[in-house]
Amino acid sequence: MTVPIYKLTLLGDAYVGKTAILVQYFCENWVPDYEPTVEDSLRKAPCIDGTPVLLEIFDTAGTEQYSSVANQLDAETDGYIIVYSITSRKSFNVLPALYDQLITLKGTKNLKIVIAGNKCDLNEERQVSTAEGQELAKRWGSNCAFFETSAKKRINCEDVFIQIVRIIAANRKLSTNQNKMHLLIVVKFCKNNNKFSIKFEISSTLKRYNLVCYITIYFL
Ligand SMILES: Nc1nc2c(ncn2[C@@H]2O[C@H](COP(=O)(O)OP(=O)(O)OP(=O)(O)O)[C@@H](O)[C@H]2O)c(=O)[nH]1
Repeated sequence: MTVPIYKLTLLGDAYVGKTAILVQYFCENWVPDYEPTVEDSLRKAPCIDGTPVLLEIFDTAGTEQYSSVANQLDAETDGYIIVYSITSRKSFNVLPALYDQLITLKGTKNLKIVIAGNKCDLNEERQVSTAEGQELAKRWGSNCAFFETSAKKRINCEDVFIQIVRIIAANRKLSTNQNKMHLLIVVKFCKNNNKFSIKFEISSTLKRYNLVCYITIYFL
C-alpha cells in the first residue's frame, strides 16, 4: 500500500503562533516562551479519515530578519496553513499580499489553504473579528477553510491539519476521476469496410506524452 504524502507549509507574520500550533499538534504540549523560528521541518504519520498519511510540515520564519517570505515559498507544497493572530490587525492585513505571492507561485486552481486565526483565547485583546476571517476564506474560494485556533488552549490545532489534508485529498480524487471520465467519454467508433475500429484516448495525463491506444475489432 502506498501512503499518500502531503507537503504542508505554515506561513504568516512573526509571533502569531505558527510554531505553537505545530507543537500542540505534534506533542500536545504548550510552550509559552518565544523563540523565533529560523526554519524547521517535521514529519508525522497520522491516520486521517481512516487513511494512514505522511505529513511533511515546513515551519517558516515570520521574522524577515531570518528569511523573506519569497525565499520560503516552495512550489512543491501541496497546501498552506496561513496563520494570523486575532490580537494583531497587522498580521491579518499582510495576508492579501501573501495570497498574491502564492497565486503567482501556484495558480488559483492549485492553491489549497486553511486560514488559522490564532490566539482566540485572548478574546479581550481581539483586533480582528471572526466574521472578517470567515469573509477572507470565502473570498479565497472553495479550496480555502477557516478556523479560529488557540495553541495555548489546544483549540482546533488538530483540525487545521485534518482540514488541509481533506481539501488536498478531495482535489486529488477529483483530478483522478476527471481522467477516468476522459477515458470513458472519448471513445470514437468508425466503420471502415468490414472493419470496426475503436479509438481510445487514454487520459489527459498520458496524452501529454502522445500515448494514444487503438483497438481494432474485425467482423468476419
Ligand atoms: N495566548 C496565546 N499565546 C500564544 C498562542 N500561540 C502562540 N502564543 C505565544 O505567542 C508567541 C509566539 O509564538 P510562536 O509560535 O513562536 O510564533 P511564530 O508565528 O512561530 O513566530 P516566528 O517564529 O517568529 O515566525 C509565543 O510567546 C507563544 O507562547 C495562543 O494561542 N494563545
